[in-house]
Amino acid sequence: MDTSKNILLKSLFIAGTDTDVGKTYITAGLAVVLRKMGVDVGVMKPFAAGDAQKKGYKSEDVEILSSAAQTCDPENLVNPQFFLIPASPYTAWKKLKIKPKVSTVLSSFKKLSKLHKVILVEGMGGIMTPILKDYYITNLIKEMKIPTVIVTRSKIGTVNHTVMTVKMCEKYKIPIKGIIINDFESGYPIKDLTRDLQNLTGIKVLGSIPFIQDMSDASLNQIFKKNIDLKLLLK
Ligand SMILES: Nc1ncnc2c1ncn2[C@@H]1O[C@H](COP(=O)(O)OP(=O)(O)OP(=O)(O)O)[C@@H](O)[C@H]1O
Ligand SMILES: C[C@H](N)[C@H](N)CCCCCC(=O)O
Ligand SMILES: [Mg+2]
Repeated sequence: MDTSKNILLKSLFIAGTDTDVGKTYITAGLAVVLRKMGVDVGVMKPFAAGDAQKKGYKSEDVEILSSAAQTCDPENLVNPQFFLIPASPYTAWKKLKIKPKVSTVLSSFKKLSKLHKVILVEGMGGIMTPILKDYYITNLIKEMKIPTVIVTRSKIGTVNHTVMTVKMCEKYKIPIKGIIINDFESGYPIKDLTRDLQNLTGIKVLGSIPFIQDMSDASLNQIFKKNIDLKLLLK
């Protein structure tokens, strides 16, 4: 059933409290559930880093996101820049002497936004991952003029990371749609963590995602439909 017409959301930045918190997994799940609702969804990973895949997209994240969205947009749009060391764009620039191309990222985002109704943009590391001197993921989100969702872990220590991330979003005046708890490793009871994060930050927890055994369409669709408040996310 196509419920896409009543979706007001244009694009969404999926930020995280850190690297490896599950931004890719959460973005993939959101892409699947949107697509199944009849939404023409595109994906983007502006900057990626690490070991390049031998086949297909250089970035494994982009591979996962594109297959979840079932898009085959050109790599130069989906992932304008890939650094061959696992580091922030700023550190990669200093080490590899390859300057991060922010204007190319922004123009690629504009082009992708013409190809799809909703673009899910995955961040890189946490929101204060540096891209240039005094230019962070926060600055990129601002320039993209889109709201963000914050992906956080459930393991002990997550309250500090989440509160800091929210406070930085507020400092940069970035609208926050909500927090998604990625409960893939043991930590706080979700009920307690949801209560405390909402009380401490004033930001809604949109749901929590359990350990995902099976990344198939059917599995991701079922898990995200069941666990995420999509009405809140898409309004
Ligand atoms: N819900 C989940 N279920 C099962 N495994 C998960 C889940 N979320 C994350 N993982 C595991 O954690 C790893 C890191 O997750 P993911 O790649 O999504 O992090 P990330 O925040 O996108 O990292 P990066 O900053 O590098 O993009 C995954 O490769 C996977 O092994
Ligand atoms: C390579 C890694 N998986 C991420 N894509 C990049 C993480 C950048 C982290 C920057 C920092 O140290 O805070
Ligand atoms: Mg990722």
